[in-house]
Amino acid sequence: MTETVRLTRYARGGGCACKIPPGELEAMVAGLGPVGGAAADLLVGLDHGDDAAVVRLDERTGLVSTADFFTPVVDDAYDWGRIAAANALSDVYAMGGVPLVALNLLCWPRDVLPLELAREVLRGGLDVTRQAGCHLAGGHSVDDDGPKYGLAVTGVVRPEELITLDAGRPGVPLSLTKPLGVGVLNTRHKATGESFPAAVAAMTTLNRDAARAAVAAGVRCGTDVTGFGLLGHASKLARASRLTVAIEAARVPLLAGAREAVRDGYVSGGSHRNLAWVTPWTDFGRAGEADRLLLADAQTSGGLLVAGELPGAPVIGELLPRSEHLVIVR
Ligand SMILES: Nc1ncnc2c1ncn2[C@@H]1O[C@H](COP(=O)(O)OP(=O)(O)OP(=O)(O)O)[C@@H](O)[C@H]1O
Ligand SMILES: [Mg+2]
Repeated sequence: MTETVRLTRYARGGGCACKIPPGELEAMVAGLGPVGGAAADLLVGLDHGDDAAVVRLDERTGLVSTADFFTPVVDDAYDWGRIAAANALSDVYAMGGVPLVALNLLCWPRDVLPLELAREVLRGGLDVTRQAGCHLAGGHSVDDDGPKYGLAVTGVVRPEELITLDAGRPGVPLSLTKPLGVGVLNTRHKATGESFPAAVAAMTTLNRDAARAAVAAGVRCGTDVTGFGLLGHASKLARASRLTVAIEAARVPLLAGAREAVRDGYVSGGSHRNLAWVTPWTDFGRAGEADRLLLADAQTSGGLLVAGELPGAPVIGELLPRSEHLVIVR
């Protein structure tokens, strides 16, 4: 029975494209935190919408805390579990940290879908968490209308190695560690059932090695590219660092088939919303509609966007002094 279930049928929005859009999220949480504790101990809070919260434990240690869960992006339960776990762990890596312990967050329509399938999802999550060298030590499970899965993750970071959105400096190149296009390929997969193994491989790849390389290269500014797309996350980085981000569209790596998927109309609502959100402050130059949609494509478990150069990762742009536009596409 489990083989015939197409999990993406149970997803209203796929993966990180199911997130509340960036503008609405920011309006919703504005002024709501952080609460309590000694202000000096909170190294990273809600100010810029960073990837995780960081609290100083002592001179040498910051505690990194984050949670992420979403609807199925692929039909295969085990793959979805792996993707959701890699995506949740990514926010710790994006801060320059190392994950220590994770908890499963599971919503499951137990009257509609068999629990054996939920077990496959959890098995995928466990395998990736193990690969990360992180404990998976519990969780929380809720009977819900639609399946959702992810992790709450706690990690550690050396305060002097923290990677944040607001630490950018002008003149520094920007690198991206995974190709774009998983949003449109997942949308195509959901509509047609076609498989895209390269997209699954990208989404299940941990950002652990990218984060290690970034820390080794002395990177202090960066984030992971997820539901708000490259342009959305670049906008947040530019705004927090009070700079302008320039992106060389031709240098941005794409997964095979991504361009065709856009051409054939497999663009999620989330990606259209991302594009609408960044348009007021973006100079698109000569970039046409397809390029714009790809640059705004909502990623799930995307790569790291870092201010600096990393071995094997293409340079896709640079940080400039703040000019009229927050983002420039060249
Ligand atoms: N309900 C909420 N209450 C308070 N803060 C929130 C809430 N939802 C999101 N945030 C904060 O908004 C910011 C952006 O969140 P978002 O989930 O987009 O990024 P993220 O944690 O990097 O996730 P991902 O990289 O998986 O997309 C984060 O700092 C997050 O902590
Ligand atoms: Mg993130």
